[in-house]
Amino acid sequence: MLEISNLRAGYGAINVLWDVSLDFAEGKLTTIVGPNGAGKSTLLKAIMGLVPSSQGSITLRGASLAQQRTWDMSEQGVVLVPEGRMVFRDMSVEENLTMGAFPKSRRAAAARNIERAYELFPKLKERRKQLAGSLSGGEAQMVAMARGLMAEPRLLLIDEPSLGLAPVIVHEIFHILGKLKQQGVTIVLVEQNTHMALGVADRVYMMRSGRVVLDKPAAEIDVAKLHDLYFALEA
Ligand SMILES: Nc1ncnc2c1ncn2[C@@H]1O[C@H](COP(=O)(O)OP(=O)(O)OP(=O)(O)O)[C@@H](O)[C@H]1O
Repeated sequence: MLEISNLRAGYGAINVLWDVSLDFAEGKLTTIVGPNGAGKSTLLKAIMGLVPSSQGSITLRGASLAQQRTWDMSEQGVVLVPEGRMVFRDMSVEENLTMGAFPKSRRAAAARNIERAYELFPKLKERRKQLAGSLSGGEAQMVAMARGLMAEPRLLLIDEPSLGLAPVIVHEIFHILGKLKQQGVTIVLVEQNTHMALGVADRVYMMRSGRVVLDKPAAEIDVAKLHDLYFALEA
């Protein structure tokens, strides 16, 4: 569905991604793991056009995203749920969800999509009038995900949803990712929690220092060996 080929990208004079090639198959969940600073978030930003590329290509169903503007990506069915949640703190849960319905083509469906989001995240329905700034970390992550779903993504890019959350909430979030995959959403999950990520992933990439150092079907990965590789690479 999304193909990245020989991509170089970075911030001004600082190059971060070095000739990375990845392939995200339709209907599958692909996880990207790797140590801090590997370039995982930069890759997601480059896909969204938030970080400029200096070489290589990004194609969505065969069409180049090079000239695509970030704010048009959701019209193409591509949504990023960024690291750090970034909810609108002074807005209610429901107002946050409504903000996710900004693509013109999705506005008419906003009320229906809010109900669908509440089915997926019943806790948010209970708290729909609460200011997002007063939510727990787990609830805020759910708002960030539900807001992203308001644009009806076919491709969901999600950056470290488990960061700083208690294990029980992490299980809930991953359960919902599994449900979204069943519904046919293609998912790219950047995660430090390799154990949880492998539980839901079809394919695994590991990045380090801006390069892809491992690319395997999840079924072929031994978690203990992956951890050895992860920490060996850290040394
Ligand atoms: N706005 C920026 N300007 C300059 N350099 C940046 C910027 N954002 C990130 N970087 C650098 O890019 C490199 C990759 O960072 P990135 O956030 O993509 O890594 P990551 O794999 O997502 O790490 P983490 O797991 O810690 O989020 C790091 O060296 C980081 O310092």
